[in-house]
Amino acid sequence: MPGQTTATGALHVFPTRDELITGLADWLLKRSLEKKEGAPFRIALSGGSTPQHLYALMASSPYVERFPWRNMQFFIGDDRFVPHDHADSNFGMMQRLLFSKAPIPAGNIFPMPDRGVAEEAAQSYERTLKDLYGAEEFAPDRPFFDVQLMGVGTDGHTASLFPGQPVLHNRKAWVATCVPPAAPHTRLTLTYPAIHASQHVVFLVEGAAKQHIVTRIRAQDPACPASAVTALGELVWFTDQAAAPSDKQ
Ligand SMILES: O=C1O[C@H](COP(=O)(O)O)[C@@H](O)[C@H](O)[C@H]1O
Repeated sequence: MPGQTTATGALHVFPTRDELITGLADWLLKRSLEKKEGAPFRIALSGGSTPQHLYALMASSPYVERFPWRNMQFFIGDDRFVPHDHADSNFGMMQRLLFSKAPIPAGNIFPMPDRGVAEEAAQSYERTLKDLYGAEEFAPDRPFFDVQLMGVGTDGHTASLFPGQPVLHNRKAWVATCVPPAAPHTRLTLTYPAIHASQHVVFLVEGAAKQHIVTRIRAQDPACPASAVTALGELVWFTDQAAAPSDKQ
């Protein structure tokens, strides 16, 4: 698509996990401070285990004093459809590590609904996004998110876009449900159209167990849902040395 960057984006490799997380925190800080005053800096956070160190770092000194929290709006890229105080809730994890620690105004945090019927919860979150965006359709030159933070699973999923699932073909909804074939809980997830409405997409990946899948995604393997992710502006990868793609595959 014209004006979009595909999953083979710039790659930043760091020797260790600590350097990786610090490198990404610095990159995010820079992006957030670049935003012109008055315009909210919107970021969609990813769940799972990998970004937890990032959220803890952002909420600690010196980052906690430097981020323009009042100007930042936080969204959830995907979540398990469980109560927020459930151990598997992505929002619960973010609340514990970041939202409860940094001076973020409560109105700047947009959790996915966690009760009722999953499809209705997805529609409700989509309504929230549309009301903030001020339109029913994304304009090709107007991103919703400044940054979309993404992880990847060893099966090539990203957000809760799992291989072979109907949500991969949903090009209309902004938020949808997905029942992963081999992972717990029904999920709510941003769809491709919503993810693509991002100025920057950032993949954060660490560990040797992910090296193979990173290599496949960057080679645009169509079996990996993450391969189809694009950004309106820049798509960038942050990995540690262990997860860095191999040129031998
Ligand atoms: O299920 C999920 O998995 C991916 C990857 O998680 P990780 O634990 O391997 O880091 C994550 O990006 C996604 O948000 C989460 O819901």
